[in-house]
Amino acid sequence: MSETAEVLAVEEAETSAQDEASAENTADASVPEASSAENTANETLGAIAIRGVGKSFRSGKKKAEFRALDGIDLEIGANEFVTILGPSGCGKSTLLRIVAGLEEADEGEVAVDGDEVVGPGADRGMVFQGYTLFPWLTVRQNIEYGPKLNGASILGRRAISNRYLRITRLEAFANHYPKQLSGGMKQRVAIARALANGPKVLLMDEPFGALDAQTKLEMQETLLDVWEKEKTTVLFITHDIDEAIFLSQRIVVMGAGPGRILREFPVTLPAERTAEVREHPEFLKLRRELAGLLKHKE
Ligand SMILES: Nc1ncnc2c1ncn2[C@@H]1O[C@H](COP(=O)(O)OP(=O)(O)OP(=O)(O)O)[C@@H](O)[C@H]1O
Repeated sequence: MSETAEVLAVEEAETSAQDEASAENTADASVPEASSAENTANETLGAIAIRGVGKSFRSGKKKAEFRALDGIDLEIGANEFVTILGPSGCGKSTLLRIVAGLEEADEGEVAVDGDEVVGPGADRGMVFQGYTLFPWLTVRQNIEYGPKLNGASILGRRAISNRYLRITRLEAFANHYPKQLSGGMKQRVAIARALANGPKVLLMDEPFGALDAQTKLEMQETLLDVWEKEKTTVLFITHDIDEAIFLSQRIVVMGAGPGRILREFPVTLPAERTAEVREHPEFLKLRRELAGLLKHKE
């Protein structure tokens, strides 16, 4: 899908640049924020069921078959924050892309709240490592882009962007263009843009992988704040053990050859994840266990 959708997105953005400019000028900046109930997932929504998912790729001159995923079973509850951790090439991104509907499984099925995933949908928002913002749109216009495509009125869009600019602490940058932003800020916009469509599920593929250490920590705290406010289910991919422990309620470790689930770890740290949590005995114990498991898999 993504190519077609991207082309459509580009065309739409280009033809509507003038609309956007007039919206920018005419909309009242004091428009109230959209309420959480209007624009975000319901607290009881966003359960993901992954059952018996398998995927093979054929590549090279001989079109040799490569088994990327095998027998993946994973149930994720509504509002749960689950992280997938695993060595490079174990199929994490492939699994996420299948949940997103960007890739088709060869076997098995994925459902969100009982509805089988057959392609991309507004119920699932995605944030990738690479910055995927429209460079010709301002921060506010990037955030309002999805709601605009979905027919939201100027005032409705403005209410949505106000809410997500505030939640992601970008209010002062509403009229900036992506090239004027740091990497962390760009990822804030990407998160705000994904949330503006009111997804039940946020799918995040190493979103902070390219950020410096300090910005990464700040973004982790922002994400937990957003998750707390929005009550979306989050399925997050990372290579970073500390990031996985800090963010998650549950960590799923995958192994390669073929890609499969090795073990799951509940994270029983306090719900409020402050910086001190990183020194908690449970955090250190889990880090040792995960490092030990992954050491033999890298
Ligand atoms: N379209 C494709 N065609 C052929 N092989 C592919 C394709 N997509 C993924 N693969 C292979 O499937 C395996 C899993 O890839 P995937 O990107 O899902 O792994 P990953 O765990 O996300 O890795 P990383 O952590 O390095 O991003 C890899 O060996 C990759 O080369």
